[in-house]
Amino acid sequence: MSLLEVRGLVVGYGPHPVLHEVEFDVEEGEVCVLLGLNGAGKSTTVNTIAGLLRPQSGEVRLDGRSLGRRSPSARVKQGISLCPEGRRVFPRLTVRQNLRLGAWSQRRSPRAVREQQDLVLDYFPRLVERADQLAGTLSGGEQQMLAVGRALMSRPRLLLIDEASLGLSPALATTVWEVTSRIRDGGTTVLMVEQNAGALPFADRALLMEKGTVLHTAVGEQIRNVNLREAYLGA
Ligand SMILES: Nc1ncnc2c1ncn2[C@@H]1O[C@H](COP(=O)(O)OP(=O)(O)OP(=O)(O)O)[C@@H](O)[C@H]1O
Repeated sequence: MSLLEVRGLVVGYGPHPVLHEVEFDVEEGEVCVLLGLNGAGKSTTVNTIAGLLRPQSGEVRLDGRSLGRRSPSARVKQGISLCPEGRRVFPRLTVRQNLRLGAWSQRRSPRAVREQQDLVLDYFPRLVERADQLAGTLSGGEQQMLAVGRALMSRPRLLLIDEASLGLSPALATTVWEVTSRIRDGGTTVLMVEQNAGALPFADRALLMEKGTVLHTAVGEQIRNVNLREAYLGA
């Protein structure tokens, strides 16, 4: 059984769906990249998995159990955490305070929160020097690291990252993608949305999305296969 099963998702913002029977699986212990052009439906997909949008039909299962109509906060408690598009850090709070807010679901175990914060700061050493700085004064890349770090503070089993590379230099985008491998090795499965095919070398599974459906899936060595890249660039 896969950690995440997405089945027949039909989602829209009005009467007309923008996702048409989206189906895919993500296995535990993978970094999965959901690749597609602007408007393909990637954000809609991860926002639905996080419970921010309700599907017209279809379902999302975690460990084989349907999440039904569970709220976003209930999903966080079940182990799904979203790092949203646009980072959305709290600019007038410090780095440390932003991280603490990400741990709201863990507040009964302060020790676990401290340990998780140490882990996050280990993933993103740049944030250590900035721990007491206001998040609004960080560079774009640092804010992106903070946004991923904050999402990790709930100790998720599945981390959803929406377009981490947007607006970052190639070097910084690579830094963020590289960290996903460490996050995976630390026991958190990662599903990241990307428009940038540069993320593919970091993926164990790649899903190509176009016009509200998943057109291709590639696993392991297949990802290095030129056809996927061509299918994407030619899309
Ligand atoms: N809040 C909204 N209201 C109405 N339509 C929306 C809304 N958000 C997205 N859409 C539409 O849904 C479709 C899929 O958008 P979505 O944001 O999921 O795509 P995406 O692949 O994530 O692209 P992007 O990189 O732009 O985020 C697009 O046609 C978009 O215009």
